[in-house]
Amino acid sequence: MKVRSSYWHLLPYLWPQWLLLVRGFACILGFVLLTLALPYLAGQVAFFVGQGNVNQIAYWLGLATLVFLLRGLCQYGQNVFMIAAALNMVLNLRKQVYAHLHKLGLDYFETTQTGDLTYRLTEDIDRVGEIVDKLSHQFLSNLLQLIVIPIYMIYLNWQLTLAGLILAPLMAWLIGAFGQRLLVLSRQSQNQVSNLSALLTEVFSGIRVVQAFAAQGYEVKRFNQEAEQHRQAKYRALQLKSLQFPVVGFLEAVSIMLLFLLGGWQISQNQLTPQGFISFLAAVAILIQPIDLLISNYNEYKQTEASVERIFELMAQQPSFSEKPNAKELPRIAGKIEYRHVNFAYNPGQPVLKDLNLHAAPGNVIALVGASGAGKSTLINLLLRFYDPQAGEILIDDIDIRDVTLTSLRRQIGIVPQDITLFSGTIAENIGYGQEELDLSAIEAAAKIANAHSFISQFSQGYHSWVGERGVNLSGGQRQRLAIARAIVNDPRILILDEATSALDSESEALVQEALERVMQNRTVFIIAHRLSSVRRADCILVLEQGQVVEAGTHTFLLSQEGRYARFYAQQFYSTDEAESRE
Ligand SMILES: Nc1ncnc2c1ncn2[C@@H]1O[C@H](COP(=O)(O)OP(=O)(O)OP(=O)(O)O)[C@@H](O)[C@H]1O
Repeated sequence: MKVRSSYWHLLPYLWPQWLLLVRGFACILGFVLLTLALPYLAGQVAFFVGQGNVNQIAYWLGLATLVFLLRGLCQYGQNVFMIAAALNMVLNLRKQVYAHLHKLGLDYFETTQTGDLTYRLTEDIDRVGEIVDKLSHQFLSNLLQLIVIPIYMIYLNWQLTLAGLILAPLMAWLIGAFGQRLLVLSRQSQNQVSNLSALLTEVFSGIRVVQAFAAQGYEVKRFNQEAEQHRQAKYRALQLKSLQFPVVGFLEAVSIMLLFLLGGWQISQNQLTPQGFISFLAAVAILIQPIDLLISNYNEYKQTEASVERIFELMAQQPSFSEKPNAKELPRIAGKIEYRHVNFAYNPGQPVLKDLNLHAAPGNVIALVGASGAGKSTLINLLLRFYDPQAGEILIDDIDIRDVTLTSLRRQIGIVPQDITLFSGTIAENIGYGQEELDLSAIEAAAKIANAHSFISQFSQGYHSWVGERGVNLSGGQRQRLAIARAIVNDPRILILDEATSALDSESEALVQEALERVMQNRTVFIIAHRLSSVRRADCILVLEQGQVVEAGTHTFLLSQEGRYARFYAQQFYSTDEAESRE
């Protein structure tokens, strides 16, 4: 079965640029026609130079100047229109691929390398723009020449034309075969660059760990190996390209020798004059440049096909689940949450949550405790609908969360994650993250509740201070308070606190705790608990073990049961408890 070239996927993105393309093609046509006029003008000038007719020479030179000017204008037009069309197409493609990626679930990003995605969205798309620009520039003018010149050659001498073109099918086959192989090698080379980019993103974002483990040497070695593989892949592609031109050049030379043989014979038979033979050879010489240009265009076309494939691989990714077509907006909620017989597995046959039931009334604080891997984060992931359970249902205010839009669901859940991500931008933008129009009064109010207002006010630019690279330095406690402010800025009824395990100094800890106490008021709160104070004040503690709730109740109740919680508490919190009571 013939596989359709992946370039066809570009048509819908190129089509809206038709007006620019038409203008570009009109300029190309003008350029080619004006170029064809030049030999005629040169002939006229040469003729009057021979006669010494200065007036006529001046007249024809004036005309030639006009032609050069117009031709230059057409050249400028063809470049500018084609570049504009290619860049618009690239912009549209890039926007749509990026928007499409945001439709994909967390599962996709958890299994994809960030650097690879970055490379596809930047380098690969740029390459596509360049080839579209190049092909639209050169293709038509070369094609026109390839049509017109052979017609002229047939008019001059059809037997010689036939002899000259006898090796053309072999050449075309060779060019095609080289192109196919080049596509394979380019794909390998592109994948290698992507791997390099992925490695760099990973290492630089984890540079603290790299340095803490004194693993610079190890990372340099890993990079060198990847870089070497990239060199090899690139070398193979370039080696093939280097072979292509001598091979095709040899066939061209053989064709010309055949012409000499046949031409010489025709001259000996008085079927051709030497002048006629020279004219024919001149036409062949003119034809060689467009042929060579088309070969190199074709090579680039094949090389870039790998990039086109890599881009449309992203577009072909389907979200593992999506909103129902008739999904409704979740109305402002009170905060009642129910899990009914929920079963979930990330991978088939490896259940993570098993027949899980839970009920939280509005305003309840639920602490989730359990050993690492028990399923605490997974339970939260399902509430945010990062994943859907395979069986059972999750209800908020008696509404199945699968019946509502993801945005309206997630906007009503605030989250303070364990690893706090601050984006490049101002403090206000970070607190009001996701707001299209920043609501500065809400941001300031949230910062006050989160005990962040006073330290923000001490920065010279206050809420407009820059965070991220080259921005203000924030301590761990300050970052946590910003994260708390961000979680509550939209006043969500449900709050998720994934407690940080790393300890803060006691003053910072007290400020964070105070902020948390405040934001938990009147909200349904899930705490993935690592601190004693959180579990103690919870209305209900759920002890998870291998994806099941094995005990539930208040701190005192569960301690009195002397069951798993009591044991867990002794192991997990006892030392903290001792330390706290000693203070
Ligand atoms: N994205 C994922 N893909 C596959 N398996 C996963 C994924 N995330 C978690 N798991 C697995 O699911 C199980 C429950 O993980 P989960 O993160 O919910 O536990 P947890 O109780 O939150 O642990 P911790 O306290 O260490 O964060 C673990 O066995 C874990 O390996």
